[in-house]
Amino acid sequence: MIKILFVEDTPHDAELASRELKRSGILHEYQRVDTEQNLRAAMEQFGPDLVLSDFSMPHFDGLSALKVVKQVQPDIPFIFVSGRIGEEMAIESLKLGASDYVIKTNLSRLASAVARVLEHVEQRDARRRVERELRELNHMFSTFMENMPGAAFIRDEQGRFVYANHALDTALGLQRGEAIGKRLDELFPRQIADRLQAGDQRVLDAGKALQIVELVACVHGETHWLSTKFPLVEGEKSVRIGGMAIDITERMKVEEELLLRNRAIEACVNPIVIVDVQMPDMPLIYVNGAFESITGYSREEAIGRNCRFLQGGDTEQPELEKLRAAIREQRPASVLLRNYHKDGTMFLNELYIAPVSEGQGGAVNHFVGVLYDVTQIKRYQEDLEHQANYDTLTGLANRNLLNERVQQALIHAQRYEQMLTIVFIDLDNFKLVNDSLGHGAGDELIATVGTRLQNCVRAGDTVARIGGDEFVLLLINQNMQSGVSHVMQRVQHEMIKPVMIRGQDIVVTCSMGIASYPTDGSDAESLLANADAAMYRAKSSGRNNFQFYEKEMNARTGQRLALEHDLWGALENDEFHLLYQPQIELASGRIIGVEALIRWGHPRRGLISPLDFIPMAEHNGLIIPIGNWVLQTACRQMCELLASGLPPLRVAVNLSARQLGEKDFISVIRRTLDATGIDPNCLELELTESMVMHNVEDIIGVLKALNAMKIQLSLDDFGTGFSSLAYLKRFPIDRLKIDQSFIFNCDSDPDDAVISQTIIALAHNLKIKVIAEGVERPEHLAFLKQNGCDEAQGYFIGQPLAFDELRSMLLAGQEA
Ligand SMILES: Nc1nc2c(ncn2[C@@H]2O[C@@H]3COP(=O)(O)O[C@H]4[C@@H](O)[C@H](n5cnc6c(=O)[nH]c(N)nc65)O[C@@H]4COP(=O)(O)O[C@H]3[C@H]2O)c(=O)[nH]1
Repeated sequence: MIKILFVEDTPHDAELASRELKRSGILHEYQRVDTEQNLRAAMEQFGPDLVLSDFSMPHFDGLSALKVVKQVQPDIPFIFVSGRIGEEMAIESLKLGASDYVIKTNLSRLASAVARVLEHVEQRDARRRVERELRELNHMFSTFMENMPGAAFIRDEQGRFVYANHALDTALGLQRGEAIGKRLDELFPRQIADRLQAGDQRVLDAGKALQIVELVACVHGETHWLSTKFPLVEGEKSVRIGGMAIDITERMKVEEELLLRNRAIEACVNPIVIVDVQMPDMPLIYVNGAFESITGYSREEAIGRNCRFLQGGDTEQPELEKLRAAIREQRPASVLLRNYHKDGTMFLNELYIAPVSEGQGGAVNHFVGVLYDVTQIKRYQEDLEHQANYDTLTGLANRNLLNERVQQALIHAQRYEQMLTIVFIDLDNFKLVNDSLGHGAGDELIATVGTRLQNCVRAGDTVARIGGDEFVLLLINQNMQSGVSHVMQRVQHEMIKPVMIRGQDIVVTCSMGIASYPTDGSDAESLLANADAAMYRAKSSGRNNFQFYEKEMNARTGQRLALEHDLWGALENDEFHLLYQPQIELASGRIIGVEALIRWGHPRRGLISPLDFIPMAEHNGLIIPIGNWVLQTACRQMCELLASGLPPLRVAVNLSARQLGEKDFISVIRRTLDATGIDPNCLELELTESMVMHNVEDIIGVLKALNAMKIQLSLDDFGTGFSSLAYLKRFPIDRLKIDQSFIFNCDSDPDDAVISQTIIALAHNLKIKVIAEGVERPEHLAFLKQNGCDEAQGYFIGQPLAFDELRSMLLAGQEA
């Protein structure tokens, strides 16, 4: 239904026209006005689609109406329906915008005129609508293109820009629109232009859209762009290239960084894992190469599983709870776990974990873990700890650990009122083994001794090595002295078993001192010191024995230290002298020799027995110069006897183990012989069993050299040690000396008698002479004579005499 406004003064005419239109099927409603004022009002209120106007009216006219309508709403079709008007008027009205002219008297044309006008209006409106829509679309499109962050462009076949959006101009640093009409080579360096042009060509050749990463020279230097280019087809031919490109330089940088980080994680020597803590059972979602090589599990085997497979069946680990708590509380942690390689071997894993959240303050969705195989480090630490507490050579406790154990044992002993015993053990003549066989052999010996000691004590006891050849036993729960004695005997028994070192049987003995809590001390320091004092006592009373601590030993220790101090000056101060004890041939009763016995005339303490200072001198090394002095003095004085007109007399000189072990011992002897001029046959060197049984092969060499020099050799204290008869045969010994302990009761104790008899028979069998010492009574003499002993010495035969006394006695004997 259209709205028609009649500008007509005659209602009847308006009605006629309306009917005519209705008859022709043009549905409408109408209003009629006949003044300008009403026309304006109706234009506004009624809003007609068409105005039909009379030309001349009493109060208004058609041309004025046309002007008003065109002024108010220029698009509304305006048709004159009037009586005849002149041709000029008609042209004028069409010029002013009238759409048609229908004569009232021929209203049959009105319907077609209105229809044509309306059709025209409709077409015009449709065109306008399309134009408007196109305009809007264009606006929208250009707004879109101008505001998009990426560069958009259209180029022709020559690479000339037909369209370039704002982003493109900005990126290239151009004025708005400056790119239009320019070729690529006018905007870019040749190389880049060629590359872009080649890209365009690829798209044209392909005839479809392509994505290309291109390098573009922008205001900020060369940047990477991801271009989507497509051919724009005109007719059959692709003549233009459309494209959109975004700057991906930053993205590429980020990608490169990510790639670098990824490569770094892959190249890391430590296993790195990532766990998804939001998935059920928190599976591994990443493991690096080091994880594979260290654990032996491949990625495929590891990913998707919970890390606990690395613990194998070893799931009761205290640190695991720490790990779980850290994951629960979403915080970093480090734990030490026992993990297992695929082959089942264990490794210690120092694991560091840290939560990874989604952005700052976001939820924790992953944990990253770095594994450190610290097995070696821990082992090294343990070794260090072990070294701090254990002796490397023997594996026994060292002084540190001993002190700790003694402290603990003391606390326990105090609380439960128990006894605790410290045994200080020092090997006899260890230095000799060390010096003659070398440190390697010494070490082997010490290690064996360590093992043997360990076998002598109970599980709760401690065996410690606290110095070169010094050991300490800490015996707990030994509540009787007899029990301790029992252990000591066991130790002695174990010790004397020969040790085979470098093909040689070596026999060691030891001296032991015992101090017990609570009787001999209440703290570790005093117990150790007292055990040491007791050990020293054991040593000086003949070695190879043990001694319980007695209170006066401390005083003796003090004296000993003072004495040792004085001993250093004794030689220089000429405080030593020799006594000579005669030795007789039993068959004839003739004095055939003397034994040189050293004495120390101490300026304050008087005469000191060699038993009190020789062990000390052996300990501190003074025995070497002292021993040399004895040798020289004895030889010199024997020559003096000769000079006094007496016949040559054999002198027996006691040797200490350390002297024999000296590398230049043979040359010392040779020099002494040369310096004094004594006949080597008149010099006898007294050795003890324990001296020669250490390091047998070397000793045999030394003895043979002495033998070749015609020096006499005798074996002292025979029967008290552990001599191997097999060796005795190999020693070039001239004389065996029966120890005085057997002589003392030889006339009353059948055992001692048998021993003495056996020694005599044995020696004679080996063509070795026998001398008995300690002959104190006539019964001794009778026994020895009866049993065929060759020689003897002792208080009954003759006391040790000063040199002058000896000379006088010998001279007197000569005269008699
Ligand atoms: N009960 C008893 N004893 C008798 C009798 N006749 C002698 N004696 C003592 O017995 C010891 C014998 O010397 P030894 O067994 O070699 O034992 C010696 C020897 O091993 C060592 N000694 C002495 N002089 C030297 C020396 O110049 N160098 C070295 N390295 N040791 C020496 O000191 C030890 C003790 O020497 P001395 O005190 O002089 O004691 C001497 C001597 O005085 C007797 O009838 N009955």
